[in-house]
Amino acid sequence: MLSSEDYIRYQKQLKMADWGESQQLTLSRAKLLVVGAGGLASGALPYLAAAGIGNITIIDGDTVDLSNLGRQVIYQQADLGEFKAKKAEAYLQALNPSIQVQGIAQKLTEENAENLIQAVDLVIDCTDNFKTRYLINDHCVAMGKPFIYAAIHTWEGHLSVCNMRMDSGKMSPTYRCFFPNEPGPNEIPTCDEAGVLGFLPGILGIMQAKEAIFCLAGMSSPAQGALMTWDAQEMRSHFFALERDPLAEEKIFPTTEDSSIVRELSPEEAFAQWQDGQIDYVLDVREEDEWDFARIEGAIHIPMNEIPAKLAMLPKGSKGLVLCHHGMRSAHVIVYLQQQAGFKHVFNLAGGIDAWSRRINPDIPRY
Ligand SMILES: Nc1ncnc2c1ncn2[C@@H]1O[C@H](COP(=O)(O)OP(=O)(O)OP(=O)(O)O)[C@@H](O)[C@H]1O
Repeated sequence: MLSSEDYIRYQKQLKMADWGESQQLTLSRAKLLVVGAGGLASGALPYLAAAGIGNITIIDGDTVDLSNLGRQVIYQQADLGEFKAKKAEAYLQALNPSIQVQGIAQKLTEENAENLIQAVDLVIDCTDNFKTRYLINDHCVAMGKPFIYAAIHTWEGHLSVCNMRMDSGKMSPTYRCFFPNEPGPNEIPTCDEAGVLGFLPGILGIMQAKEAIFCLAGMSSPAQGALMTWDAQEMRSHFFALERDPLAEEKIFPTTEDSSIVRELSPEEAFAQWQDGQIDYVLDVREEDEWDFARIEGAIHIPMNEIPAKLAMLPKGSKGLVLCHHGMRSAHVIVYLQQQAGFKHVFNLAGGIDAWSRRINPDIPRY
């Protein structure tokens, strides 16, 4: 239920014909991860907080620099040298004390991405580099989370709502559907080299906030299923509709005999093959406390970092299924087993124990 203060705080949006208490409650229950707290986020964050998104996590390891203030307008001169994530947290919490905001003064990395992304409903990519965009894309695709991509270059902005189940029932394209390969080091100049006027990331950031609110409230938008470009000089937008690449998931976990490649089984395939005796062992590589909390009966448990020392526990010639919480750590273990230890018949459980619990055995607690 909305509090009496919320009715006053959100009264203007509650008056909208297409918006009501149920949409407002949906926003208040939503959890968002905003990656990067620079120019795009300076546009997006205030509107997300003001609209009443209930839980916002901001991750950025950078500190406020004088050269940021021309476009990162949620910071002030007095904030120079302070962590952006912490300053953004304080700004949003002051703007709307009825929501929860956490600032994490770190970069999003391979190590922390899985847990952070799993904990939220939606991710907003406000970063400025390809490596992080592919990192966000790959984790969101692996975990089935939608994310809002945006980027700017001189006078043009890009935006798309990626990996979202659309009204048509189809999944919207991923970042890899638009940009299959990472550009070379000097192929695309950065903002540092090409320059930028501060309003452009601000406008695109506000559009990201709008798309996030639409996505969470289940409202459709032309940016779902298309790449939008917006030209600041012409004041024009174009939408490039694109079907999702059917190999979107396989680009992350392709299926070949190459030892660097991870082959996956869906929970349904894995369950059927295990029942039929086609899978000889199930290896769970999560940590001790995760195993204590939830486990698949009959699995062997070896935490990821103990695998090299305990290889003898695994029957090398047999077919094995490897799992973790969502399928990322187990994918790394499989690459290790194939490349360093000569295993040939190891498969990853897609979506990990979380997907198993949702689709095969709901008695297994989720976390
Ligand atoms: N892996 C990552 N995890 C979290 N934040 C990131 C990551 N990669 C980039 N960022 C953040 O995204 C933000 C992008 O902001 P923006 O494009 O406005 O440029 P900037 O990096 O702040 O400034 P400048 O280009 O002048 O150095 C930065 O604050 C940066 O620290």
